Amino acid sequence: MATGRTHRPATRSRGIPEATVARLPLYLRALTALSERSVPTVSSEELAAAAGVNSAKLRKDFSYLGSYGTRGVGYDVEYLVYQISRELGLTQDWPVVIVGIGNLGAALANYGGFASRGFRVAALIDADPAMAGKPVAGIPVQHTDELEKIIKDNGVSIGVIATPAGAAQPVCDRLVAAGVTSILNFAPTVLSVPDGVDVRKVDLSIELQILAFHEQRKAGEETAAGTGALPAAAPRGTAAADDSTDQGPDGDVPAVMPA
Ligand SMILES: NC(=O)c1ccc[n+]([C@@H]2O[C@H](COP(=O)([O-])OP(=O)(O)OC[C@H]3O[C@@H](n4cnc5c(N)ncnc54)[C@H](O)[C@@H]3O)[C@@H](O)[C@H]2O)c1
Repeated sequence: MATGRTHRPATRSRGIPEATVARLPLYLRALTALSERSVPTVSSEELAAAAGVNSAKLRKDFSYLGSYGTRGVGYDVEYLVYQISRELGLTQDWPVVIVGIGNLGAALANYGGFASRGFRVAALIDADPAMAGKPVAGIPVQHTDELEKIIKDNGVSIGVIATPAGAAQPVCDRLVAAGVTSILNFAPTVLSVPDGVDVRKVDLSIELQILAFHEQRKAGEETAAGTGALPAAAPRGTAAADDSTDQGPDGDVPAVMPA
């Protein structure tokens, strides 16, 4: 994948591989649902199915956390929620700014799921002077002239870019110069960042294109089955295919990718 991102080692602190880090939010989402239903323990198979990951991979991932579960009992749900949250840095509050408050930025600002996961929307920023002061999701939009001050005053380290593609790199540069070290980019462009800055890119159209590929392949298999011919591509889930699931570009990782 083309990337403007700083190359980083495949492992993070305490030797947890990046691929494992990318799956931790999937486990956390499944565990949170269990916790909300007051389920006390869960087996690796049940949790793997709920997270859309294979259970051997899950056990390996949890071994990096030092969590091995209890034979015949499984994993303690509450403790795992705590452990994964701590590993992901979610036990602390992360102020986030969203830049570009159009259709997407406003939808993100209105999304309640950030706050419940420890991400507080500290400010909404837009270049359109007509938007300044207008409340979106109860937060007044601030003009981009204020960007540096907002970042500094709120101690913001995570910025979300929801501007048109052409504005994304200059916005990114300003965020980084102001002290932001993690960027979630929704604009369809590859961002260049200096060492020490992480960029994650979300592109729903790429996800749809991947689904279109699978739809096309399924249609090919059906045609082949009808004619008795061999399918053009190996069916998913066979030894010829990888062990990826339908959840993301890298297999069972969230639909978000390094820029
Ligand atoms: N990743 C995805 O899955 C996905 C989905 C939808 C849209 N998008 C992308 O998200 C971006 C926003 O889409 P939208 O539909 O909300 O667009 P929009 O036109 O409704 O909103 C863009 C906003 O950005 C503001 N803006 C422009 N230049 C700016 C700058 N330099 N600094 C700050 N704000 C600036 C505009 O004033 C506007 O309010 C686009 O790049 C679009 O392609 C991505």
